[in-house]
Amino acid sequence: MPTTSTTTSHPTQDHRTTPAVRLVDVRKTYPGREPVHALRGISLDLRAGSVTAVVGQSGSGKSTLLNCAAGLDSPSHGQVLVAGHDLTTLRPDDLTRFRREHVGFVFQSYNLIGHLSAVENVRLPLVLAGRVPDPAWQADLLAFLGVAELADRLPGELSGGQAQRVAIARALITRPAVVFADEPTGALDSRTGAAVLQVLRETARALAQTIVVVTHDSTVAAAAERVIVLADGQVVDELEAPTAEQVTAALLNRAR
Ligand SMILES: Nc1ncnc2c1ncn2[C@@H]1O[C@H](COP(=O)(O)OP(=O)(O)OP(=O)(O)O)[C@@H](O)[C@H]1O
Repeated sequence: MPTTSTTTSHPTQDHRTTPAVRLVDVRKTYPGREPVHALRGISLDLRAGSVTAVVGQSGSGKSTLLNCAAGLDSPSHGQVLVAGHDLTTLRPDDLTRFRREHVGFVFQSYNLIGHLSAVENVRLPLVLAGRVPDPAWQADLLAFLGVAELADRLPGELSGGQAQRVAIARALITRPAVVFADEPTGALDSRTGAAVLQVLRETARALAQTIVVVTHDSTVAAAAERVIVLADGQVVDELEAPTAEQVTAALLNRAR
């Protein structure tokens, strides 16, 4: 199990009271001949160390919400605070630096670099930030995620589940305040997807990591402790530790 004792520079003033992520009346309108109101005033607090799933029908605003919360896109209105820092006031360069140091990403398509080995992919965020990998942390992380033996393989030599576990290690190597995962199990069969999600949950517990997962899969969502249901750019339901059936029922309820 990875240790969490080495130096870190989380900007959190007090992680017990500052939510890992706070959204205040976040709205996002995509301009155009017919503007799209993708987010219509979302306010949320995500507790540090929590695992939250965001579900909703296609087009309900899940990816837009994740992109705004992660500082990949800027809202048209409202505030986004990550570990106490207001991303909406940061200049682009500072935002890029903040993201690099304090936010981790896991995508459906893994986004591993094909000509780099698994371990080189994992180290990449540190290299880009000009930081030196901590060998003990790196070894712990690879072992925890069950990919230590695969460290020298190229991404093309990994199964989907292995590639996603490498991508999770890459998201965690910088010890980010929050990890955002957009359909992380979408490219996997349901058994492998469930195993990857289990890894994310265990990671959250072991590292007191805050994780936000966007998914359309009720089984995946049910592995989170809290499920936020979006419809038409608004939060329409919130479920605490639901079963997959309860998530499906909430989604169907909103589809009517
Ligand atoms: N770059 C963009 N320009 C214009 N409209 C956009 C853009 N990105 C998303 N939208 C629109 O915003 C709304 C929300 O899209 P979003 O991708 O956030 O939904 P989603 O819930 O993630 O959908 P899915 O499950 O299909 O991925 C949709 O109506 C979509 O068409």
